[in-house]
Amino acid sequence: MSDVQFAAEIAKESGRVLLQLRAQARSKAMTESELKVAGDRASQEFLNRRLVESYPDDSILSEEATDDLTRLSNDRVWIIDPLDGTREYSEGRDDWVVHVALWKSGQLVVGAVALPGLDELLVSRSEPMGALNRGMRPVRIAVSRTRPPQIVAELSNHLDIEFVPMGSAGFKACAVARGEVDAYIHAGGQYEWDSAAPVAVAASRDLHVSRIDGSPLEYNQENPYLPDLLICRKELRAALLGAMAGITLQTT
Ligand SMILES: Nc1ncnc2c1ncn2[C@@H]1O[C@H](COP(=O)(O)O)[C@@H](OP(=O)(O)O)[C@H]1O
Ligand SMILES: [Mg+2]
Repeated sequence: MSDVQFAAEIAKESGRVLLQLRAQARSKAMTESELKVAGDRASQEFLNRRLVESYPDDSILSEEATDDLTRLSNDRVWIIDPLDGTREYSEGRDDWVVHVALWKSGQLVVGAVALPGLDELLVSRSEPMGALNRGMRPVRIAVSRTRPPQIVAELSNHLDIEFVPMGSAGFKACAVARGEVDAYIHAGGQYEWDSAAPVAVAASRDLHVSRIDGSPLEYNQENPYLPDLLICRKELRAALLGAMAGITLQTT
């Protein structure tokens, strides 16, 4: 089985584990905060077991495990977020996902994002987007439903924008890859596991991916904090990066 097939299989299976757990939680009258903890843990245990069994020599960087830093001297590192959109998962919504990415010798080579609430799975493989035929309608930008970045609010002074609030970084990135929105912008804080698999999926579909200043997104860094990103249709890259470059944010 190839790395990408394996990533797809474990992301999808972990999604099934999470759906089952949530169904059982209802009958056990679990609270939302108990379900958040149980979901993170169940998916982490499942993904970790499958990765260690199949790739004992690889390193793993996970939101839900201690970073042992062996990854800094390994040329194969799995970057996983067992449950992205934990809040939305616990609220019974569909906008949560499972991320499995593989970083190899300096770059992301595989990404799988399972969207169990939609029964969909997006993997990195070459599938260019269709041409944009959007006439004059506003640019649709996916943003966090609970912490929309200030820079996106400011963007509406420069461009005709419709905000589309959603939970989960992977769900928003996949909304761009699925053609539901034109862009996903995040700023203000995130970690490598929040974006690695979605960025690999988006890049393989010939979408633009970068930091919001246009610089490259770099993974398997000693400090995995990666606070902002832009994923968009390539024809919007210049307009969005240009507008963001002209925005000065107020700091309080
Ligand atoms: N300011 C911030 N600092 C750290 N992580 C953030 C963040 N804003 C968003 N994230 C993380 O990015 C993911 C998507 O967030 P959002 O739904 O708000 O867009 C969430 O991952 P998890 O659900 O895996 O914790 C969330 O924790
Ligand atoms: Mg996350």
